Amino acid sequence: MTEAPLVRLVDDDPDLLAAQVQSLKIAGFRAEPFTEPAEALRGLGPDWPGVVLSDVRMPGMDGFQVFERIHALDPDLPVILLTGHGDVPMAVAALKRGVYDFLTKPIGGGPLAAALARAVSSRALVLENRALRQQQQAGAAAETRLIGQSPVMMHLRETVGRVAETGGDVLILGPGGSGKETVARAIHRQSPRRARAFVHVACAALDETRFEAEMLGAEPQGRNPRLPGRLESAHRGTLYLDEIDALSPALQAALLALIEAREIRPPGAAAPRALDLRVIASSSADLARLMREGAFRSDLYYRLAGITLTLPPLAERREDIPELFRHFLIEAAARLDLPAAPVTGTVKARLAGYGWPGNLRELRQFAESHALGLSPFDAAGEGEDGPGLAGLVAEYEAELIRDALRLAEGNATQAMARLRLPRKTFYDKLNRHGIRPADFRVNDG
Ligand SMILES: Nc1ncnc2c1ncn2[C@@H]1O[C@H](COP(=O)(O)OP(=O)(O)OP(=O)(O)O)[C@@H](O)[C@H]1O
Repeated sequence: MTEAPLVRLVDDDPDLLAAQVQSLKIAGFRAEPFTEPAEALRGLGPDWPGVVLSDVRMPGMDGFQVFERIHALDPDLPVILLTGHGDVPMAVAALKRGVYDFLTKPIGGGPLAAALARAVSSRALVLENRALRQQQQAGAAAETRLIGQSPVMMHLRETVGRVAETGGDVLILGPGGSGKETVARAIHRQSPRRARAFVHVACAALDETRFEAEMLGAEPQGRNPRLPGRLESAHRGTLYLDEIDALSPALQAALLALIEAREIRPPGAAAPRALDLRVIASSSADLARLMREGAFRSDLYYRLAGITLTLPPLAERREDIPELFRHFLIEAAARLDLPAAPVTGTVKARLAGYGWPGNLRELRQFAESHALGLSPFDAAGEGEDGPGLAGLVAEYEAELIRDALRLAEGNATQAMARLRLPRKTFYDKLNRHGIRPADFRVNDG
């Protein structure tokens, strides 16, 4: 955010107001002071980007009335009430009505700025969230937006646009979770084939005995009608071959034969049909090396590698991390129908200080746990509120996992057995808490 965050201040005492404006300016806010509550409502609404801090006791309209009026204009616009009379039942009632926060005078500049910063970041997320929903409603394909302003991403977006126009086959290389499928979908979306299917084939899951049936379609079984094959489904569209390096030599040959023929003869059909396909293949292994080592057929490699796009690991475009995290956070909040979670200083430190070996997929998971309030980085050490129940549970869970790894001297299999966790759950939790088994290995050398 380039502009300073905006706070509208409402207080009938002009001296106090002037002092607040001063201290908030120092804390980096733009402050708009109002001594007249009715005037302070002017211009507020669903697009207004700031938050409101209002005194409770004022002649004419009190703070609760100010809140009710604002709430009617936009229930997600944070209103913080300030009172000189610390009255717990009143505060509880106000918070239940939807008042964002309730502070007691006299309040120091630090806690006031912290409370306002929380409200401002919640407001920013609400507005971004709305913008995203509008985009989704407008039909913009959110899942194929290639986010990032790093030079490599800007170049990639431009290449994707050019490649989409041509009909050639494409090979996408990059580590797991770096965005290969997203790029493939973006190419499809921007190509003249966009109205036809994008058919995803997980090569690692292809079964040698059923390969032909899957690609060409299965014969009718009893009363079940014939299932169309993947090639048929992708006719005039895009066939995405995910993890092509996982194909066995026999399947590499079979696949090459099928896509070279550019025709299909569905079982039972009288004559072959011309097949119009664009093939996009992806690999997280170095396919050229596999080819040199004889593990990947050179004819299939050259067939696919006419246009090769290489995606870097996230650690090589760190400048995109904050924007991607915000994008994933908004997406998670919208998907899970949760209020927008503020991005705390500890979370920012985590974003900047961690290596993200699982790339965008890991960052997306981290954003989702943050949206759910499960990340131990959410609120720990933030403000006087402490980490909250979800944060404490997460910290406790992380501690149990560390204990298990310590006892198992870094052996992940033993640790997961001790915790009676399935492998995937165990690794998801390691990712979420940023725990590395290697850190618990005992160095006996
Ligand atoms: N540039 C991007 N902008 C926004 N989201 C992205 C971008 N690239 C990837 N993503 C998101 O990151 C996650 C991982 O991306 P994707 O599945 O495309 O990676 P992949 O390289 O195909 O992974 P794998 O190698 O495991 O198949 C997905 O949720 C995807 O929506």
